[in-house]
Amino acid sequence: MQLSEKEILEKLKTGEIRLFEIEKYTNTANEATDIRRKYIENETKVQLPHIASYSIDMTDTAAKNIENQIGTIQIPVGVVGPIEINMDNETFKTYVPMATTEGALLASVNRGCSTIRKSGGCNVSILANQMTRAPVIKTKSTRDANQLKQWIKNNFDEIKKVAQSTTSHGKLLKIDPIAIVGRYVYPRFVFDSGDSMGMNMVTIATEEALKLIEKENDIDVIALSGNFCVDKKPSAINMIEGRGKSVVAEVIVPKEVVEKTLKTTTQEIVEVNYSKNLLGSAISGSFGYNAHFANMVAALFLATGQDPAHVVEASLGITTAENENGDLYFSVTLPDLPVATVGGGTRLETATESLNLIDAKGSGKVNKFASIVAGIVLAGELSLAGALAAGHLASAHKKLGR
Ligand SMILES: CC(C)(COP(=O)([O-])OP(=O)([O-])OC[C@H]1O[C@@H](n2cnc3c(N)ncnc32)[C@H](O)[C@@H]1OP(=O)([O-])[O-])[C@@H](O)C(=O)NCCC(=O)NCCSC(=O)C[C@@](C)(O)CC(=O)[O-]
Ligand SMILES: NC(=O)C1=CN([C@@H]2O[C@H](COP(=O)(O)OP(=O)(O)OC[C@H]3O[C@@H](n4cnc5c(N)ncnc54)[C@H](OP(=O)(O)O)[C@@H]3O)[C@@H](O)[C@H]2O)C=CC1
Repeated sequence: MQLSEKEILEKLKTGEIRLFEIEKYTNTANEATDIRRKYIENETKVQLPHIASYSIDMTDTAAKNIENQIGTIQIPVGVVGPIEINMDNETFKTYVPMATTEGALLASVNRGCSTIRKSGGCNVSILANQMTRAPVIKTKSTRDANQLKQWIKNNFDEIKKVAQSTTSHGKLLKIDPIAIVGRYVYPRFVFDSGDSMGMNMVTIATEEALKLIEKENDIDVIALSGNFCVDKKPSAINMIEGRGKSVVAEVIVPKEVVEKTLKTTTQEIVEVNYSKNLLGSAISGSFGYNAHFANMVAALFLATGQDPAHVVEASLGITTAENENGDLYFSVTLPDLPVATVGGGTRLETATESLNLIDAKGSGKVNKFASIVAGIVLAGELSLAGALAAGHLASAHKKLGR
């Protein structure tokens, strides 16, 4: 049933229509969005002209990405690069969009890209594609828990068939590890999620598999996610086993480039990396043995429509620096990079434009995208390590960040 804006606003006021139901009474999701915002403006007496200003079509987002929408936010987006990347089977250069509010970040990453170009590009390897979901199951005793673990192992092929019946792209690779605590069991379902990030895909597939496990065993599924996945929290298991895409990027920077572009020496960068990223992280009990993976990852995730909560996982990882006869060997290892080139927020118009800019939109592109993220993380780590070694961090932020 279609209603006028005035009628909807009145019915919202009386409670006849709930705030999240406006789409039912308008022709388009954009109209619903604007009416909802006007209602909130009226109620709060706060005007939202910038949140009101958007160009994307809200139809898809209302159906798939957000509820109760009132507009969009704007975050400045800039460009760095080109970054030069040598993948196992492809070499390319590309400008890369990054969205942030931190002054000096893009200048720094841009300097890292320049350093990498002058070094002949960086090498990137994709190690794994493993999205996980680990439910928690309660059994009657620890003996039953151990029996369930064996049953799951013995019936992997059948479980795989059932899990994969819900998806044409997801592949169940293994159910491992299977942890036991008292009489609780935590089987970690590990899927290849193709070009999607995969959390919806693997959650739906794992639920289907659990129906079979429940039918054949006297158990109680307590929760579909038992925090052994581990989704959106920093964790040792994700560091060790990997989650999402696991990626490594490396570069050898000639001595002269270190001195001219980074304004320091190889040995000073090696010392900063050892004492800060390795020792400093160790004494603080950090999972991130790096300087600022989160900076590059967050800016890329915002620009390209990745789930921003996954920055907490993608910030895990290790930066290494070695002196190789005066040249600098530098690497970043990202074991836990949940990224996509299809599905989720990648369908937003702005995300699509950003992904098109780097030729990483759609099926068959996720390894390229993960390589670009790793290359950009490498660039940011390299430049910040250089700035710290040269004593330039505070002055750079004084000049560019405030
Ligand atoms: C600011 C720079 C880059 C100056 O660095 P510089 O060496 O004085 O700059 P330059 O003018 O000699 O130019 C060198 C290259 O930098 C780039 N560049 C230079 N300026 C710009 C600019 N305006 N816009 C775009 N690109 C710029 C550009 O690529 C250029 O290469 P070229 O094009 O000549 O081949 C350097 O001092 C720097 O990188 N500082 C570090 C800043 C940084 O990394 N901030 C990151 C955020 S810090 C943070 O959030 C995390 C932290 C620090 O708390 C984590 C922790 O605990 O470690
Ligand atoms: N459900 C949850 O618990 C959680 C959900 N999320 C949210 O989940 C969303 C991401 O989930 P995700 O499953 O990635 O996305 P979508 O739910 O958008 O689904 C992606 C689907 O795209 C299809 N597809 C088409 N082409 C490909 C391809 N080349 N490779 C892989 N899949 C392809 C697959 O369909 P098919 O399976 O039919 O083959 C896949 O399931 C994000 O919005 C995120 O915020 C985040 C954390 C937890």
